[in-house]
Amino acid sequence: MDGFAQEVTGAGGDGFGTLEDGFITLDGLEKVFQVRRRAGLLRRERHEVRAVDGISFRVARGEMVGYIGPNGAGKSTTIKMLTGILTPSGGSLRVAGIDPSRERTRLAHRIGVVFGQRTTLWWDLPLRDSYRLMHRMYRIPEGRYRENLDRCVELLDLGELLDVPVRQLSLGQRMRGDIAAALLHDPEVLYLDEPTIGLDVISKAKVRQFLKELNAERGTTVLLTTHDLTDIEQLCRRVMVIDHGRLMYDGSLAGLHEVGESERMLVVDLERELPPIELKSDGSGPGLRAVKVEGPRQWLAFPASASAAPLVARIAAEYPLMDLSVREPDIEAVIARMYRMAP
Ligand SMILES: Nc1ncnc2c1ncn2[C@@H]1O[C@H](COP(=O)(O)OP(=O)(O)OP(=O)(O)O)[C@@H](O)[C@H]1O
Repeated sequence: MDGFAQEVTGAGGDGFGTLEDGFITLDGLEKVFQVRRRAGLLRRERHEVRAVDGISFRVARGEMVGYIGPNGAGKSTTIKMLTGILTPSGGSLRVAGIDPSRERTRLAHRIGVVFGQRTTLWWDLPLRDSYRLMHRMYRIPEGRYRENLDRCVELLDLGELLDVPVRQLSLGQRMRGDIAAALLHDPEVLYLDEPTIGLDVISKAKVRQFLKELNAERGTTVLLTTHDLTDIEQLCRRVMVIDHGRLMYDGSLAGLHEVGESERMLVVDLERELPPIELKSDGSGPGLRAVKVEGPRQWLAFPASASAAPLVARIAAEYPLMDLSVREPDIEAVIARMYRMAP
């Protein structure tokens, strides 16, 4: 597996995060948990879990990087070390020149954190009151607080929600509220752990658009953990894949798809039932192949590194197309293929 890690790490990632431009810097970072496991009726055995097993990377100021991997890969443990909540068992770590676990409070003023599955807001308070509390906790100067709040309210569409208690907000509304809360103190780094989990299509689009603008206008460095490859596709030029606590890949999303030879799926609804659509690869792009047909609906696979637009244009020109959607491969499938392709 070591050879494989060396082989794939950095594929397609030339020029990303060099030593000089490390704003977030990890060198051989490790986290080992000691757990006790039942080994019989009365006996308990000590057991080590190497949640993060020697990870090194650099993220430059202003980069937006996806940090992905299957369940239990070590993503949250890495993020917890980056915020100073957990102390590493080995290796070294710097965020904006600060050692997170030694100077957690100082670092807190420079970073923002959003956990999709938990809220940092006060459940019974209206959003506005949660924000006032943060204003005081972080000692944000009045002018800067006003300016940041107004901007978040406008871009995240929070105007109507400010006086609603958090417990009454929908998941998408609460998520937007949480993102605003993480940004009131103008952090230079934002960690997002599954920020679009459980959101509907419109809320996802709003959150993604906001993050894009934040990164472009303020140069905020963003580390994004997600199971949704569309988040990565729309937001990150660079993606890192971890598995079993190790960095498996560091490069572009297209490069990852190439390494894993992964496929995306076009799901098309035709006006009527027809034989499977087969488009041969031509000079302008790749071909696609039908993998399933159910009445007028067809599932058509094509290389994930290719653009869907020319294929859609060809189908629309040659077939009675009613509707279509594109499905991304899931992360687990891409990683499983990477393993299969390992020498
Ligand atoms: N406090 C802890 N004590 C013991 N083991 C832990 C602890 N926290 C995490 N682990 C273990 O460390 C490994 C990595 O967990 P982690 O939560 O970092 O994974 P993850 O990539 O964030 O997964 P998910 O996508 O499911 O959130 C897992 O095997 C997990 O069981």
